[in-house]
Amino acid sequence: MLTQLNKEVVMTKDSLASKGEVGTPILEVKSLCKTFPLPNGGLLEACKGVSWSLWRGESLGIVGESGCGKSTLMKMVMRMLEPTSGEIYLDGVRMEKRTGKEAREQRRKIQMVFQDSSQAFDPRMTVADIICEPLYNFGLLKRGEATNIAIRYLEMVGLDGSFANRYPHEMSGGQRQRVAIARALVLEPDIILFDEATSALDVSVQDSIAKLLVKLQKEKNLTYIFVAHDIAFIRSMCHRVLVMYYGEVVEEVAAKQLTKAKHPYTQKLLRAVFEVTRERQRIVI
Ligand SMILES: Nc1ncnc2c1ncn2[C@@H]1O[C@H](COP(=O)(O)OP(=O)(O)OP(=O)(O)O)[C@@H](O)[C@H]1O
Repeated sequence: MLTQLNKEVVMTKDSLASKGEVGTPILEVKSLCKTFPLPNGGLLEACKGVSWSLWRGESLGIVGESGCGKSTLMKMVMRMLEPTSGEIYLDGVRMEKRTGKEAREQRRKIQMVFQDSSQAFDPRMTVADIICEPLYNFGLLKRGEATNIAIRYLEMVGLDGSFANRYPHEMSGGQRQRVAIARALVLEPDIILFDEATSALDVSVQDSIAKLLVKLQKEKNLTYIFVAHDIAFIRSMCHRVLVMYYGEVVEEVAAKQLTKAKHPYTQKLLRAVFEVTRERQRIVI
């Protein structure tokens, strides 16, 4: 099933390439560094001069062991963390230079879906208000006008419109994650970052959300970044994969070529996946 998704994703890339739309990066990160002060007075280098580019309609995977700097990188792209040095360009314009209306527009263009979205939801808010909250925050909608818009986005993510009146605790983890995707979509972004967004879900739910994301990407020409520990998921969803190790990008490889990756750390990462797979197979037998 995952292999099938991969084919669909690659087709999207190929069709974009044939239209000549892969020339200018939608997002570009140049020599990005982030250091955090340590209690002993030293500095922790969470990102050490990371550079990469991402094109419209593309899906980029970022993998690496815990603590290698993936979330720090994502937070800098989201402007939730200030880089220590380096530059981030959105549509060819330096993000840090945008102010006022342009900065707001920039915030609208990049949205993020986290692993446990239910923690970010206010338990007293209905699903309609949760989905439309970004519109309230941007002054694009008045409270009380949410239902029709929420229903449209609920249906877009494969949920019945009646979910609009529910509360977060009245939904399953998979349904909550679909609501989180609807909430990310409501501002009509260009780029969506997924930080372990499907890791906590059952494999079959993960698979249906993966299909939904591929469908939405095709329909809306969305650009995705996936941060995940699950290499099989990354391989099926992405065009390219960046492998991070101790704050650095040690390898960049086409997702289809991931098994041929050369860096010793990437090979170790892949071996670990195959060992887990073999272990699972043994249990099944
Ligand atoms: N606000 C912070 N203050 C100090 N150190 C931080 C801060 N945020 C992250 N770090 C440190 O920076 C390094 C990179 O953390 P980061 O969360 O980016 O890793 P990660 O690759 O996303 O890990 P995981 O896969 O476990 O989420 C870690 O050593 C972490 O402890």
